[in-house]
Amino acid sequence: MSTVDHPLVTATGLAKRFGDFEAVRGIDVEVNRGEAFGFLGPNGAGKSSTMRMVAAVSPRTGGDLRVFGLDPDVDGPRIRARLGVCPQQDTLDNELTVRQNLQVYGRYFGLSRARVRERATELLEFAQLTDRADDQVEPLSGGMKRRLTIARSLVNEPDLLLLDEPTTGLDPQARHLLWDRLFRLKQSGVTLIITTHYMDEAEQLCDRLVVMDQGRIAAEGSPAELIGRYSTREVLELRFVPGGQEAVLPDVVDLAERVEVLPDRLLLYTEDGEGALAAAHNRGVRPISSLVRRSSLEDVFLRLTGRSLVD
Ligand SMILES: Nc1ncnc2c1ncn2[C@@H]1O[C@H](COP(=O)(O)OP(=O)(O)OP(=O)(O)O)[C@@H](O)[C@H]1O
Repeated sequence: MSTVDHPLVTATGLAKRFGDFEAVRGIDVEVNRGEAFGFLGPNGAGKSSTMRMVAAVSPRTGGDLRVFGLDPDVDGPRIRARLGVCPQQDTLDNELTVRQNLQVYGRYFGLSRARVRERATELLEFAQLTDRADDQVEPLSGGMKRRLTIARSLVNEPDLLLLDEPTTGLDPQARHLLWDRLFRLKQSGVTLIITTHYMDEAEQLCDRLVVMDQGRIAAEGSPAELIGRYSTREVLELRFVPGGQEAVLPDVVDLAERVEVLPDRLLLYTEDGEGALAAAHNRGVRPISSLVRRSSLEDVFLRLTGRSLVD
């Protein structure tokens, strides 16, 4: 007999209303075991509200939701026991040491003292914090605190880890270190759900993602699928003094499949950025600077919503 591997999370028409305001407006999502699934969208898109419903800490106001096949309205404690949650803000206990932060959390989950000690040692190693184990939390860098928060969320060996904007506020090096840890977790079989407004983070980490905007899902797919569906291979960016780009627009509009006009530049969507740049130059177009780059999820978002991801 074959067993069917049901999705870990299934949302159908899922909605969240706060008074008159609809933060999540009927979304359909399936997250499969073993994948890294992303919610990509700007501030206020409804990502955290969705995560809180999945984490069984905020009841839905419409639609249906199943986590591990269970209804969060009915089986919240059973769901929470199998989840790891890494919130947007670090909620570490500054008066405890690094190791104690892990041990206290382990005791909340009812692990024995011996198991807590063992698990803390494993997690310190995973978080690359073994040499800081007996230090207070406060002087740690932002990246270290994030890694500790993630380690803490793994105390109960969850099947599913929810990460709300895991690298917001970190410097590039700390972000890369954290991505590496999350990649290792995924390799070890943990399912990840990640919210982010960083398109590079979504491209790095997510097998599949939904682009969320104003409480709705604008598109769904792998990063490569979304870029293939909604953008061209390359983008030529032509920068001008603010306002200068409008005058140039008629000279370049036929050089690309699509042109976006931003306050200080034109984005020419084309399969051949260098070719378009040469053609623009031949027509006497003289930008302050130019850049040919690959399309990204930022371009997908711009195409879908007419707005930039970052405020
Ligand atoms: N408890 C609440 N009461 C009223 N409005 C809320 C509440 N929580 C969230 N909202 C509103 O719902 C909308 C979506 O918020 P949410 O936090 O889910 O967005 P987000 O995509 O996670 O953005 P962010 O990155 O800022 O967290 C926002 O307009 C927010 O102000």
